Amino acid sequence: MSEVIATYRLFDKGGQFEKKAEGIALGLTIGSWTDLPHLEQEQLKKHKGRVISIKETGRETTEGREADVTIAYPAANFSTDLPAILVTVFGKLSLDGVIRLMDLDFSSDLARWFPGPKFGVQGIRELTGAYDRPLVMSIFKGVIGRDLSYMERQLRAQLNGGIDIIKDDEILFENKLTPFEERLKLGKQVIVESGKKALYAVNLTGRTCDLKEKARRGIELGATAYLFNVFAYGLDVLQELAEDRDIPVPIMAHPAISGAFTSAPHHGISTELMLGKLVRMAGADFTLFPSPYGSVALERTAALKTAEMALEDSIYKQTFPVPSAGIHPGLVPVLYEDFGMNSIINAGGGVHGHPNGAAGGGRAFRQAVDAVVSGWTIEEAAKQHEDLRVALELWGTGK
Ligand SMILES: CSCCC(=O)C(=O)COP(=O)(O)O
Ligand SMILES: [Mg+2]
Repeated sequence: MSEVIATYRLFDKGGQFEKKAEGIALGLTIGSWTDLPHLEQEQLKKHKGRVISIKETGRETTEGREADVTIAYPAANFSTDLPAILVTVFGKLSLDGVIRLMDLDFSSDLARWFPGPKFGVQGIRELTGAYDRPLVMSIFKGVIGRDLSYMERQLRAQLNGGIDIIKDDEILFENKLTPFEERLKLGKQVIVESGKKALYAVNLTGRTCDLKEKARRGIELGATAYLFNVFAYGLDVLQELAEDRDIPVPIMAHPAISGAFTSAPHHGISTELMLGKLVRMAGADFTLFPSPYGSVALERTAALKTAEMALEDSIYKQTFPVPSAGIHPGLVPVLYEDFGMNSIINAGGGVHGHPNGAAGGGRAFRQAVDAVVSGWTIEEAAKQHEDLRVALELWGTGK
């Protein structure tokens, strides 16, 4: 059957889950707060939501007993887009009491409406030439208020340090000192001169109506990837960009703003659904999310599930998980243990704050990555690599 199955976490002091679940299935489809005439109800049967299961978890929370409830919504009720689906399954409901949307399952015909990543993990490995190890990405820091000559020096340093992917910070918007088009041209030139297969993800910003045109112009100027603040714009905007054949570069989804939807434990939408499953369906090649270890830490289970949803078997290519924020070389062993080979080690301060500069920071990360992949400890590796030794001395080992 063509349907979307939503899993909700419900909380109730009296444990009235059945009544609540039926109320949702009816209220979000054919029902109303008041009874409709019987004849109308009969005609509308094929549009009614269907309660599939109600499972109490056995946990008692501050909000009462907890249960996971699944409800199926017929595709006959919505158009073929994520805004319609999200409003159907959690529109008004997200404002109505203590409830969290945990997951969405799409029947296979519906799943095919969505593009998934254009490149995916394998495609990104081909673009960067980096196989058999986690990739290393760095975030430009301290660029606001600085000009292109500063960016150029930093770009060269990061590439010399062995960084695979360089990205703008998500807070770098259109500005006079480092305009979008000039950043792009510079990025392209410096990468070509370096002879490396690196990518530079430029922040695609501005009004929604201008984004596609801007992205296409960027491609003409040599864009190799785009960073996108998807939750400020909406998943459908990401999908528009991902589906555009004239924007043939990977897109990186930044999690800015998503905390407003995902962070409260008993409300909102689960992190793994937003940052794992939905951004993948909408076409993100990379998904950034807070790691469990750095400066903006995400609860470990949620971080692991996010990576799992980004990579699990599906009709879509895999989205590269990028656990981020406050990452330094000493955290590489725990990140590798948790997220494995198909993940990206991403750092801003951990690269640019290295005492040997961004090149030293890049080298320290690459030395840490090479060590863990070869089964060495980073402490052992640091005895042979000065940049790694300095990083561990400054930031510790994360143990
Ligand atoms: C919250 S995940 C995105 C991380 C991010 O945008 C960032 O700038 C991290 O920078 P850091 O210096 O903490 O590596
Ligand atoms: Mg940032």
